[in-house]
Amino acid sequence: MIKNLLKISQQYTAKQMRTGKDITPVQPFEEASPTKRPFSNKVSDAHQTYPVKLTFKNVCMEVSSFQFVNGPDNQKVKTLIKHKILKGVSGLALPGQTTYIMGSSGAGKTSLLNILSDRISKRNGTNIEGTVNINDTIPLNDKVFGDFAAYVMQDDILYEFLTPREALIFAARLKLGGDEDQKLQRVNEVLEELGLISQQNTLIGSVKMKTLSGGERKRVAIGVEMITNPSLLLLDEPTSGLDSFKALSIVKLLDKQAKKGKTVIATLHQPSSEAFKTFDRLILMVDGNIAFQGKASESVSHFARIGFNCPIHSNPADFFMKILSVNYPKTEEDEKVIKTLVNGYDTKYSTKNFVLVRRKHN
Ligand SMILES: Nc1ncnc2c1ncn2[C@@H]1O[C@H](COP(=O)(O)OP(=O)(O)OP(=O)(O)O)[C@@H](O)[C@H]1O
Repeated sequence: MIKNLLKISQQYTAKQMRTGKDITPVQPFEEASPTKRPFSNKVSDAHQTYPVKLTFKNVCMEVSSFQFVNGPDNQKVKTLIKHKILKGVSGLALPGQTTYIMGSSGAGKTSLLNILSDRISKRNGTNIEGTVNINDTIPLNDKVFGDFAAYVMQDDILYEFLTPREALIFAARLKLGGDEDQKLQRVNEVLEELGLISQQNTLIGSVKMKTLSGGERKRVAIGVEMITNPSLLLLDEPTSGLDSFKALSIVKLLDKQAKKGKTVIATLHQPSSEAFKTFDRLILMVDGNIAFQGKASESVSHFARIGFNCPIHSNPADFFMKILSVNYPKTEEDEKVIKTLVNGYDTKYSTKNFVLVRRKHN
């Protein structure tokens, strides 16, 4: 039901897309040209963070697949079914800030993150439209991605018989230029940043041969990608499978990285309220659309203004998941809110951060 009521639009004006308005202005790259790469994976770059503003505009994703559906005489007919996964979403992420993408299962969070990092193959019936740019001028694609960005997958691929130190040395030798001493220095820095010094010589292990904790494994996976000191870090569900305390420590780690000037974008499920407090920007997704985008600290008041009051002492992240769920409403109180909307209240509410438009229920 909420799907019908929430008509989402990405009404960033061209100016908003250009300036990012609510944030500190972003300096352009020194060599901001699509043909001249501003970065390279030299050890010298491992000490420099470049300000990266990422903008995506009108991003659509549609997948087609053949399915057997009931035809005349109840016969199964092979039919091409198209499924719109992302429906023209626009937004931005900024340097020095964390941007978290949340939404119900199947809302399109991972698909969006994969498009932002150019990881989706456009073959096999997948159609992708829209643009993703870095600092307004550089189209982000897999050819430039590795120069300044890194992607941490949800399922860590780590060698169980290596230690965190060895895994990072392996990554440094693979990804960094410079001499061995410089690479080892970078490994030490990352171990220190990740709080892994005391576990650096413990085997990473696996599910069967458990040695490092889930949170420590996740830190190693992040460290392997951080070895190049990426200015843009994208993470798919970095806290999945972790308890709330370990999840919080990962979120704090990401916040620390952002505060060093990096642009951090991550999808997330069920953050604790303490974790939520660290968020700089928030993107809430519903059914391939963006329902909210802006400063996380303004999200609660935004939803209150349009009739969704987050109960006092409750976790805003849980509340958002509830109201954005396709099964909402459930309680009597929820029904009241929905009734107000169905009865034709047509509110246009817009701020510089986001626009969410509800239309009359037809
Ligand atoms: N290549 C594909 N082919 C067909 N369907 C796809 C493809 N990629 C994604 N989907 C579908 O698109 C929808 C969005 O998927 P996506 O993984 O982006 O959601 P999500 O919000 O990350 O969900 P979750 O939180 O459960 O991981 C889902 O219904 C998924 O099954």
